Amino acid sequence: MKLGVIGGGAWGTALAQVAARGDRDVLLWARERDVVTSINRDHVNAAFLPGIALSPSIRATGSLGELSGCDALLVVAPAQHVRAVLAETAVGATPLVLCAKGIEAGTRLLVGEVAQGVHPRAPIAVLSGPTFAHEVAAGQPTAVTLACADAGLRSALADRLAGPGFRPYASDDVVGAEIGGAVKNVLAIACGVVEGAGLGLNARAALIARGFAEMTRFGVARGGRAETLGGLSGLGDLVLTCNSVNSRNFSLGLGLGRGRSAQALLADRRTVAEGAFTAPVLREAAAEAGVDMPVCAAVCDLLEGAPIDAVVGALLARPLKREAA
Ligand SMILES: NC(=O)C1=CN([C@@H]2O[C@H](COP(=O)(O)OP(=O)(O)OC[C@H]3O[C@@H](n4cnc5c(N)ncnc54)[C@H](O)[C@@H]3O)[C@@H](O)[C@H]2O)C=CC1
Ligand SMILES: O=C(CO)COP(=O)(O)O
Repeated sequence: MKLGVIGGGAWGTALAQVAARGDRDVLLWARERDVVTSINRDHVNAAFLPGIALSPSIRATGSLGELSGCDALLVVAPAQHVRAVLAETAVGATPLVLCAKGIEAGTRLLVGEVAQGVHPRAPIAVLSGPTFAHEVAAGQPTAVTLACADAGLRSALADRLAGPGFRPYASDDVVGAEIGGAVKNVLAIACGVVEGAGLGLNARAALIARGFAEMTRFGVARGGRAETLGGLSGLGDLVLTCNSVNSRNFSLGLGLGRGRSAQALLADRRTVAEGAFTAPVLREAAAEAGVDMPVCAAVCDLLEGAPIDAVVGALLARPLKREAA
């Protein structure tokens, strides 16, 4: 199975490295000319994944048309750009493996739903989990959820990607796998705020547990399964990104917690903090589904500039309730 990768950021490059193990050819589309040159000439992605020696069997291209010879495509553009990039790609019935974590603004669609709308004949899979790109690219042990409704395709993709340091777990819950990754980014911002504002480790643990309850409520309301949310793509990724400054979302929150504005923090960054884009659309989607998500709503307020003391005070002053509700 020849794999193509759409997106030459940190995660697309790390996944290309996984797919290239054993000197197998991988074609990676990158939007930036400097990234294409850097990968083809020096076998590094100096812009988005510095310090990692890439397999020479990864070839980069700036032309989406070249991907037409691939047997499956890993889609690793940021969530808000997936529609535009896929619209320019001839896909037909080639399987698409969605690897971005987010919800599309405006439509409130999950990335897999966007892809299905653009290419109705393409089978859809989702790859998600606790996966810092640098660690994956360096071959450090990592496990992911690989979700696909078609058991044959799921197992072919798992066999193609699995290796000593990369272990996919099979699931047929595509929606559940996507929602975990999208929601955890918003919760990671909240945990960064707690760290930046010095609110303590108890508060962070409370946010992880109550945030997980929100993620599960929303995921189940959207048709996912609670057990998927409790797996690698949900709880696993939540634990990772809520506890590390290596997370772009956590570090965005850290800056907010230290009193900087979201606008200033997001300006000029070349890397993506998906939670900043997901938070407002998640607030809308939760309201539409009739799901209470107070922590995620609080992150929206903070991104919009509300003072931390007021936001935290309002969260804690809500009426007391049963934990399981
Ligand atoms: N970095 C990581 O460790 C992981 C990232 N992800 C997800 O992968 C997705 C991609 O993130 P990264 O590879 O980390 O990106 P990145 O932050 O390393 O790089 C930014 C990417 O955005 C692309 N981009 C910017 N403007 C664009 C536009 N107008 N159209 C198309 N592409 C555009 C750039 O070409 C580049 O590939 C995100 O949804 C992220 O949540 C998932 C797992 C791990
Ligand atoms: O999704 C990720 C790890 O699983 C990467 O998290 P950040 O986008 O917050 O860096």
